[in-house]
Amino acid sequence: MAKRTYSVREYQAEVAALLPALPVAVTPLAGCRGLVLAEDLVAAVSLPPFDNSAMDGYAVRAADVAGAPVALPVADDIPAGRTAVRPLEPGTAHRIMTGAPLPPGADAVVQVELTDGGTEVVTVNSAVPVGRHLRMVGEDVVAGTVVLSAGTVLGPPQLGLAAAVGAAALPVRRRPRVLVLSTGSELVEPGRELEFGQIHESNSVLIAAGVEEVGGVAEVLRFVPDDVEEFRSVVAARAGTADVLVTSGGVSAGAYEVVKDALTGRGVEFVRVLVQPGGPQGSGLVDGLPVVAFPGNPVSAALSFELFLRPALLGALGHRSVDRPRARARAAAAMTSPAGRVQYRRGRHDSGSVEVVPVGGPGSHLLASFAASNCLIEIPEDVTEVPEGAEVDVVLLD
Ligand SMILES: Nc1nc2c(c(=O)[nH]1)N[C@H]1C(S)=C(S)[C@@H](COP(=O)(O)OP(=O)(O)OC[C@H]3O[C@@H](n4cnc5c(N)ncnc54)[C@H](O)[C@@H]3O)O[C@H]1N2
Ligand code: MOO
Repeated sequence: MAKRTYSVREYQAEVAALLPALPVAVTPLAGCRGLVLAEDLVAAVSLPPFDNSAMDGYAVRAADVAGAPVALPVADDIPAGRTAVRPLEPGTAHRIMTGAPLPPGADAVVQVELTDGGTEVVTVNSAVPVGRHLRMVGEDVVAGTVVLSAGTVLGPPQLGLAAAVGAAALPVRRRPRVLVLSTGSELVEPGRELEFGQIHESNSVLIAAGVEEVGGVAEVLRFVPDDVEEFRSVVAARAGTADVLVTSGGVSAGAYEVVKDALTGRGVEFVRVLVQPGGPQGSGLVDGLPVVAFPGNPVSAALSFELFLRPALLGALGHRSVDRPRARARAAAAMTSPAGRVQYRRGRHDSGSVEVVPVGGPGSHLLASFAASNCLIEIPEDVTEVPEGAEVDVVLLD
């Protein structure tokens, strides 16, 4: 039977459908970075929670220092952290530190640099207006209001804010567990010496890094040899431990295609996507475990992750936007592309530049070219020649 063919969009939808939304779990803040908030966060407290000083200095009534220089008795000393403060009597000052609660009756703070720094009696050398160096309750956040809405991606500022309003943990879609499995008897762990005919295994490193970058947890199972029975037993043993299994290699037309041989007829369909690199693909459910099978060539595997698994993982994590930003730019060199397939060439595009420079050729083994790139140049299926200077679509990778 002829292989089913898919456009890139169609196959993206196919892989995304394999990965349903991940369950929501209330997770300590330290584990939330990069994840998506599943429910609105309502502030339990205002920010600031009380009127306080923005400077080290003296809490005063502005009217008492209007005729500066003036000397005022220092009636109290208020460090940050004081939980009760005495009211400020007219004609006196309280020494106060940054963040300490403002005593009732004070309406300004004179920073210490504008005084003689006295501890019994202070001489204030400059008049200040009402409100100087005060931070008022609720200026930033009013208790009971939504500070982070559902769908927000939790970066450092959002996590800091959650902590500031008193949340110790947040409801987020939990991280997907991704099993990354490389096949191929020629593969040797990096760090070990190669014999003739062997290569260092790199796809699992690249895919696992991509998984972690979007918030997943990758577990790498390397060097499953080209042995169908052994491959099946590894999949069966790990089926309950992951949200998705991603393999690379062993999907094309060769005599020893272990992934294809092991999974055909067991829930995985091997298809052709009209894209280059990354044409041969497989996906499906094996005993309830979503499996995506990428081609083994390093750039093919990388692009398969970029085009198919990355957006599916982001979608399952609850991200509203799963697509990379794009730009239009002029090709700095001519390129050719196969008819009937979208080609992704690797390139460099600097922000502000009108040009994109192709890096390396179209070959799916050219990993160094990919590593030297910061974008993909998308050449549509009906375009076979891109002349120098032609406008092209660019997918920005960083
Ligand atoms: N007769 C045909 N041959 C090929 C076709 C085809 O349609 N007809 N398609 C080509 C295309 S396109 C691709 S892409 C590859 C896909 O091959 P496989 O998925 O079966 O991958 P392998 O044969 O196992 O490996 C391909 C290549 O990549 C290297 N490799 C594999 N795994 C890793 C890894 N984990 N780390 C680093 N490098 C890896 C492997 O050594 C091979 O050089 O098939 C074409 N052939
Ligand atoms: O599709 Mo293969 O991925 O062109 O090299």
